Amino acid sequence: MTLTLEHVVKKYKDFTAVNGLNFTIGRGEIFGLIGQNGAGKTTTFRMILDLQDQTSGTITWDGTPIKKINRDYLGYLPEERGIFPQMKVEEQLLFFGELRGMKRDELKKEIDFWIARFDLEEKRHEKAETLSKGNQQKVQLIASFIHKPQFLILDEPFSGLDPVNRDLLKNAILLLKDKGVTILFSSHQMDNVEELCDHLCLLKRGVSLFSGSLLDLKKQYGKTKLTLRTNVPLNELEKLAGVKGVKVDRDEYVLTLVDETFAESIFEVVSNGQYIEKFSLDYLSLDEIFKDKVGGNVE
Ligand SMILES: Nc1ncnc2c1ncn2[C@@H]1O[C@H](COP(=O)(O)OP(=O)(O)OP(=O)(O)O)[C@@H](O)[C@H]1O
Repeated sequence: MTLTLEHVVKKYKDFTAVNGLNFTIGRGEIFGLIGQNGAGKTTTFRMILDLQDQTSGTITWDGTPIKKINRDYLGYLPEERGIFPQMKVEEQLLFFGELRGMKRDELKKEIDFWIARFDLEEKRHEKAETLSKGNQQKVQLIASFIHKPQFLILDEPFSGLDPVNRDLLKNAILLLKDKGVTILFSSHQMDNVEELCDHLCLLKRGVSLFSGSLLDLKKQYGKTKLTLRTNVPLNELEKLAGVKGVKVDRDEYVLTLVDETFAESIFEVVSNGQYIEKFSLDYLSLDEIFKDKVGGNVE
């Protein structure tokens, strides 16, 4: 399913939470919605799912308005975490799957598969309330897609997960993508977005600062980050042509270049015809781009 937002606006009385949002998410894509707290991510998700109305603009699925879409095609992990505390893990997943119209045999196979993938086998017959927060979140995650939706929205799915569980979730998202599921998610952790997303939208106070492919965003800045290890002193590096700034990061220097064409002449100077241990010209990380575009800290 292709999702298209055109000029979407959401106002709460005088306050504009989402202001003229436009983007398209193609089938099988992983799309990241990023922005600081209060940027309008959850509001956008809720409008896409028709849990609240937009003030103006249109949201369509394959050209059809959401109100006419079979809800079983959609999956949603809301920001508020919650499962039935007294229900056992397996019962919980059976409940959610059957609620969304899954046949029991197929549902059981899916549950077996995802319980194993998320390393929850030992917790299968435990009541949800006895699980750690991270494990409860994994159960809720599985519940959001156990019915095999075509389009899955995950609001901050990585928050509260340890690095091992974060990897399990990343792999699960990639597996769902392989199965053709379209995934839209938000995250404050830019490395997750960078590793997973094909496309993204960067929101600031309800306004889109960028919407498109990650590579196109990176190309806006170019390969202007040069990391190197050299004996050339800091004050000489600062004076080289094309160097905007130099930061020291442990035993390395990180240079910000005017543009990537200066890298070659810098290489000549710092290597001086000798072996050089590190000289790496890169795009800025998404985290650096985000901080530059949005300003301040992400959290
Ligand atoms: N029901 C409401 N009434 C009034 N204002 C609201 C309402 N819901 C959300 N807002 C405001 O709209 C803005 C966007 O909120 P939203 O929850 O979409 O942000 P978010 O990007 O999901 O933030 P976070 O990262 O903190 O979850 C915020 O300023 C919020 O206070």
